[in-house]
Amino acid sequence: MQVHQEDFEKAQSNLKLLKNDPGNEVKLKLYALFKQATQGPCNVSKPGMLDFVNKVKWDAWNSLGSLSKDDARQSYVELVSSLVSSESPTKNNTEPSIGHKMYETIQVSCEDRITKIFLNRPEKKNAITLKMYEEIGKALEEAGKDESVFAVLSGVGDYFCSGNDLNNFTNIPPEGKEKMANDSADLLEAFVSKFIDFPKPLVAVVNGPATGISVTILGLFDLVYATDRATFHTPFSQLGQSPEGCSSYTFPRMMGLGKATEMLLFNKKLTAHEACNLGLVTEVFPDSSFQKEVWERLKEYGTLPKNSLAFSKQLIRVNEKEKLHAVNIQECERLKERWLSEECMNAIISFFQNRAKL
Ligand SMILES: CCC/C=C/C(=O)SCCNC(=O)CCNC(=O)[C@H](O)C(C)(C)COP(=O)([O-])OP(=O)([O-])OC[C@H]1O[C@@H](n2cnc3c(N)ncnc32)[C@H](O)[C@@H]1OP(=O)([O-])[O-]
Repeated sequence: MQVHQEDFEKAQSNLKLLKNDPGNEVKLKLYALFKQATQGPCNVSKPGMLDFVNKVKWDAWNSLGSLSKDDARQSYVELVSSLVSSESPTKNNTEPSIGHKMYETIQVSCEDRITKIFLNRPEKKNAITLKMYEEIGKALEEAGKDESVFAVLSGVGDYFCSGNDLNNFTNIPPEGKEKMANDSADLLEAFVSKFIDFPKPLVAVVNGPATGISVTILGLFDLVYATDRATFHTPFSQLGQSPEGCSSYTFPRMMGLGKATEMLLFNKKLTAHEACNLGLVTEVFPDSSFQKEVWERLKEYGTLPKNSLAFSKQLIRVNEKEKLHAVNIQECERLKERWLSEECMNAIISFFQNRAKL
């Protein structure tokens, strides 16, 4: 998309109308994009070590390398427009921010320097369809690169998530069950990898009960805040399946072998307080004040320096990454076999038969 000179000038005047200070990091980015858009790549000599302010500005400009004037102008206009729209009183929180597409099955918005990803199938308790796996993965990829300081995953409605949509296993393609199992394993592996590789802090706001994969991936989050109404259930054996989301590795490490076994093999459902005592949940809040307390706290966290948070998270996680990817592959291989098993097929048929009787 070509950005015209008048759009660029309009963005400069809009910037002067901002009521809130966008912070030094954004201001530096705006400075660098403006210089690049008007003068091209940085062509002045680097200021001395002690000339701190000019050195930081020079670094920001120089970091844009050979970005073309047109592209810099476009990025400048987009950045200003995202700042203006974040101050607009009519802004709809569910509107996608700059850099985020519209999604069908999730809501993505960026506010208070936080990218918020909401599962949006409340009528099905936010069960995750194939499309949803793809959209969540895409939203995480975008959130990793956007202006936000961290990302939050939560659910619309009274459930956090009821896990994998069991219909995912009933739509058998003409090529047969093997093809379905292979495709599902590839999709799952790619989905879980997005959580393993997410470069910024990742926060789960568990607004209600959580089942299956929405529980297992919590071991890959940096903070898990839950309402006291939430429960945590991984009924894999009941479904003839096996754990995923790296939980076969993260859960025993987090809660000890016995407690992980009760959950992952014997379907033990935990209350929010039990999950907190076992380290799966960071903090539990009363349901009546959950949304208010959690979002106020997160808004505060959103004011912290973005890079410091990202680097610290990466330091904490880096030594685990390779192991987690290996576990992810192993778990998906096992599930590929499970999905073709009689145990799994019978469990899914009986879930839908029981529903049909209601
Ligand atoms: C890929 C990785 C491997 C797998 C990992 C996993 O996640 S394994 C874990 C897999 N997950 C499970 O085993 C959980 C299966 N689900 C349940 O056990 C119960 O639905 C509940 C306890 C979540 C909620 O009970 P409740 O009495 O409060 O509410 P309700 O039952 O009336 O539900 C409302 C509507 O939502 C529908 N729906 C809900 N969940 C799913 C789903 N996952 N799928 C499809 N549909 C689902 C339900 O059919 C109903 O639709 P209807 O009839 O109105 O058209």
